[in-house]
Amino acid sequence: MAAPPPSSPSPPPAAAAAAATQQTQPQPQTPFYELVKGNSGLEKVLLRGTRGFSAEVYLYGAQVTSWKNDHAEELLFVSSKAIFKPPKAIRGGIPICFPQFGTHGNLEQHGFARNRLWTIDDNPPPLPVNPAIKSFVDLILRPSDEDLKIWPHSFEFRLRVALGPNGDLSLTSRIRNTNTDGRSFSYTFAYHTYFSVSDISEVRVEGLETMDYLDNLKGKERFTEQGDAIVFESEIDKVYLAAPSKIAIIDHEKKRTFVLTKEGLPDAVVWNPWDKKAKAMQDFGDGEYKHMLCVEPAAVEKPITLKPGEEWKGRLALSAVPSSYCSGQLDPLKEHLNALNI
Ligand SMILES: O=P(O)(O)OC[C@H]1O[C@H](O)[C@H](O)[C@@H](O)[C@@H]1O
Repeated sequence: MAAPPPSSPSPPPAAAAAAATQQTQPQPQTPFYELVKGNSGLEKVLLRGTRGFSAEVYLYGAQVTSWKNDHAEELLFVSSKAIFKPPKAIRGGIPICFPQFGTHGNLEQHGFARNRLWTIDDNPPPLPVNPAIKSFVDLILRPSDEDLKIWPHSFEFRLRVALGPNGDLSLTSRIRNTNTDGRSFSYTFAYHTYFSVSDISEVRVEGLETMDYLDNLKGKERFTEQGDAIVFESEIDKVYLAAPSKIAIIDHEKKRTFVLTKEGLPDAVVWNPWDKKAKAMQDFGDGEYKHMLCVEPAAVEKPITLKPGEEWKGRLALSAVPSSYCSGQLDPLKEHLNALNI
């Protein structure tokens, strides 16, 4: 498909046809995206916003692998050693952990959604959206016969990835139990977000102080965090429980703050492998731990249970703002976020 100019993106043919018939109908919005070949020939969706904002989503894993601001700076971390070859999950961006987070169950680590091929859903059920959002894509995953052998539940997992007018990125997951045998199912979940940071030792996370957490490095034992913002000087792998809906990641060197807003996801995982684990990972550069931090909105401690016909929604919204807006104070930030309408 020909690349449209950034200021006037073209809808794909199916969406263009739909647009023609929708002129008199208020719903749904026409999604604007472009489908191109990415690494190893895997297909990816390009989202282009105003002023050069952009994002990319691989159909493999429905994984966001790029989110750029209006200076074309990459805001997410993807390893230079990432392997774009199924069944390996892509190291970086925003992998989706479903139906299991980590080792909290009998499935492979982080479940299978991140290493399945998703498809574009051109006709998703309506989802209320900010009318200013012009660039988004809907993806869907249904279990294959093979998946049903390892996790015997029928489901529809719809993911909308949207790029807002101010460059904010949102991911909305809708998971529906489509079992026809009357059975409920339970799952754990995470948006395993890898942020790009200038230097991990200059980064501080606000919003998780005084929270209880399970420490994955200490057999998932429960502890309570101190009163100070989280800083990093060694490996960390913690699941913060009942974390607030807004968390700020402050990168002093870049003078940039990422604001993460979560809905439907009570927990937040914080992970950095540090030097030893970095070296042990085949798809991660030895020194790359210095330039990334995972803060992952999640539902880990209490699995989500859906009865047949029930749907769950879990949303993540990300924005990157100059640090002067919010360093040390999450409340004024709220006003700024309201202004951004996220
Ligand atoms: O290597 P992966 O399967 O992608 O997992 C990477 C990391 O993900 C999460 O943050 C977990 O809490 C960690 O224990 C795990 O090491």
